[in-house]
Amino acid sequence: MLDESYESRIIDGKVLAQQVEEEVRSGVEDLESNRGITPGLATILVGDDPASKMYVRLKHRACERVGIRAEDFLLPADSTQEELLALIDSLNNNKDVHGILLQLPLPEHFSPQEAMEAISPAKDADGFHPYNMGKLMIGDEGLVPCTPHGVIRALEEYNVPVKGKNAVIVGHSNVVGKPMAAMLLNRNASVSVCHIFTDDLKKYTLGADILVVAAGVKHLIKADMVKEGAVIFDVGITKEEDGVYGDVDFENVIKKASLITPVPGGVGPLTVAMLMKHVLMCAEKSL
Ligand SMILES: NC(=O)C1=CN([C@@H]2O[C@H](COP(=O)(O)OP(=O)(O)OC[C@H]3O[C@@H](n4cnc5c(N)ncnc54)[C@H](OP(=O)(O)O)[C@@H]3O)[C@@H](O)[C@H]2O)C=CC1
Ligand SMILES: Nc1nc(=O)c2c([nH]1)NC[C@@H]1CN(c3ccc(C(=O)N[C@@H](CCC(=O)O)C(=O)O)cc3)C=[N+]21
Repeated sequence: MLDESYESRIIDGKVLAQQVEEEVRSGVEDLESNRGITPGLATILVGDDPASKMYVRLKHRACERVGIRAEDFLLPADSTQEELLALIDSLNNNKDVHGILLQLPLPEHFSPQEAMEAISPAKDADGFHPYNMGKLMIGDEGLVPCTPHGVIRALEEYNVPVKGKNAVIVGHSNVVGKPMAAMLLNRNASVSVCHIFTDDLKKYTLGADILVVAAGVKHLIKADMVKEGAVIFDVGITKEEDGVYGDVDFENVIKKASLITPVPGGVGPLTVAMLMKHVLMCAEKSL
């Protein structure tokens, strides 16, 4: 048997992200020279969860690379929902702020749903507002969630056909699974959404031409669960002392996949790049 190298099957999220960021940087320059507008992102971090702090830092670094002005708003973990809503209200009314990102999760005593609804839909760079979610559901994709948007971008870059294909999503969260399903359905895939109550996960995943896994369970997907030639996106991130792990047993699954994202260096960097794109979109549409 030939000693095959699997390198060419890896979707390099960092390279794709660089490409997206390049587009954003040039869009930012145009907006500045034509309209004198520098796009601005306000991030809100409540409490001091180390992982959340790291993610916000990644977003700020990306802003620096593309020329977006970023401002960080920190609220102590014991602040109130009212204080958070007041901050969101002031950012909604600040014309230098084009995009608002409320880092999730919030401490227990907050209502994330109410807070996300308080963000002006026009500044909703995350695409989490019910208005933007509703538009996505009816096929009018404007500001959509960054992670599924990144997956769609990768499918386009690699010319992966979607129409008529079997797409399977593992995980039905509001931020990844559900919007991912809507975006693939909008492109006429046959979509199945699996979750904790799915009785035979393998039965579904084996039929997937496109498999998106966002369960947050280390190595949930093994090689015997995937179809030969499948295109696989691993969204999950599990942090352990010795490293960061995805939901897919990458080392073995790559032997069957035609394309696959690694963790780290896959969907994560692309998510951040799509956020930059969304802030630019918000700024371009601002008056
Ligand atoms: N790379 C990136 O940019 C991003 C990565 N993430 C990561 O992706 C993962 C998922 O995040 P998120 O969507 O917010 O997840 P949630 O934790 O909100 O949801 C996880 C989903 O997976 C389902 N699930 C859990 N265990 C299983 C299982 N054993 N079999 C089948 N389904 C299962 C859950 O079902 P049920 O609800 O029924 O329990 C739920 O729908 C996390 O690891 C997160 O860190 C998230 C956002 C962005
Ligand atoms: N309002 C809101 N919007 C989000 O988009 C949002 C959020 N809240 N809360 C948390 C999740 C998670 N998320 C990630 C972003 C980047 C990487 C990323 O770039 N990860 C790198 C590094 C991984 C590591 O070392 O931990 C990688 O995968 O290569 C991961 C995860 C955005 N989220």
